Amino acid sequence: MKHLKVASIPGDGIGTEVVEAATNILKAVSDIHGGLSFEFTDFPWSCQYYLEHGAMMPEDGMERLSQFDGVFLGAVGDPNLVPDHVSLWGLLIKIRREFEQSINLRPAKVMKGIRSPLLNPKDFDIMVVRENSEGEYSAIGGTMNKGEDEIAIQNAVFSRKATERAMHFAFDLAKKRSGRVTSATKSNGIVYSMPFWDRVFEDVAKSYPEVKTDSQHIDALAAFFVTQPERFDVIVASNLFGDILTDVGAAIMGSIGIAPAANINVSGKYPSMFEPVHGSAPDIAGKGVANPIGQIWTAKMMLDHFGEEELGRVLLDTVESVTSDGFLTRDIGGKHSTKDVTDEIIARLKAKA
Ligand SMILES: NC(=O)c1ccc[n+]([C@@H]2O[C@H](COP(=O)([O-])OP(=O)(O)OC[C@H]3O[C@@H](n4cnc5c(N)ncnc54)[C@H](O)[C@@H]3O)[C@@H](O)[C@H]2O)c1
Ligand SMILES: O=C(O)C[C@@H](O)C(=O)O
Ligand SMILES: [K+]
Ligand SMILES: [Mn+2]
Repeated sequence: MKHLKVASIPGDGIGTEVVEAATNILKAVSDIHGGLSFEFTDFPWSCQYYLEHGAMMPEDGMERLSQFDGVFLGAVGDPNLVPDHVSLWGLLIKIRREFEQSINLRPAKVMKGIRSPLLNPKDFDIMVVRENSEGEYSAIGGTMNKGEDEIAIQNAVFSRKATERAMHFAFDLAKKRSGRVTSATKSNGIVYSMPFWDRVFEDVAKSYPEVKTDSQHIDALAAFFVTQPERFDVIVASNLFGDILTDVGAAIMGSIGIAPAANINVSGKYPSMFEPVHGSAPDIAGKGVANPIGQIWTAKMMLDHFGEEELGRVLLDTVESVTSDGFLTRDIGGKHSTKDVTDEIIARLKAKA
């Protein structure tokens, strides 16, 4: 019997709704398997928690999380309660950093039964490898002066170690896929970090002669995602470029509500964290209409991570059978609730048990 201990952090807004849905799905999945069980432990860390305790998690929060095999997170952020940079850096980004989750893996592909906003989408299947530990997301800088003389300085950090690590991850992944890596750059405008990024990319590429490479400026790449997404396989991008590109990837799939993500600790020293691309969606929170597929597909990425790829495939196939039969939430043109879609997926999983 394989027993997996998962720390569950639903977080804010629709995070609580979609995590509940995906947790029920994982319970159904383990019934199919027979030899796999999940033990979920809930942590109420959120903006509400911050108002009560003055922090997004308790002081021993990271130590407690380190006891688990994985972290399953919904979304963080409620700007009416806590400024976004405080809530994200106190929970989501804190976990990414302190658990050395240096890679954020984010797929975008054509999903059966979900209409892409593209007029004629070819069969695209992209994997974005987002550098997840540094880059434009740094706490180095400051503000000075007041009024019209006010200045904000924000530094970006690009280390050879982290850049190479993201690129090696992308090349290794490409070898298992169609053998192409595209680097997202901006070396025409960003004068130090991006020419450095290009140099490291060229260096790393030398170790993978069998992998085809290409380099695109991020602005053009964002446009190509919309006009020719089928051109791409694996993309390696800095923290901010990867963040933006994966919202575009989500949009061309049909909705940000279906896009999954895995924050991977490559060394295995700390747990990895699984959380969808979308946020807490304050505009639809509490209405029961959030699309649970992003969180459910994220659960599939967690299954893959734990070596249960076959089960992951069964789960994603079941999701696509449900979307193909028209069980769709509002964001993808349907009328069904979070619960309708989740219950239908569970019923079909049970039929396979
Ligand atoms: N990883 C994270 O936890 C994460 C990611 C992005 C944003 N945020 C935070 O979430 C809050 C809201 O941010 P935002 O509005 O920029 O982004 P968002 O992803 O929460 O919402 C953007 C739009 O997409 C819709 N949407 C998102 N998820 C959906 C789903 N599952 N089903 C249906 N529709 C969905 C929303 O209703 C909204 O119209 C902010 O506090 C932000 O900082 C957190
Ligand atoms: O900027 C971030 O990383 C937060 C959120 O937008 C995400 O994509 O996870
Ligand atoms: K999220
Ligand atoms: Mn984002």
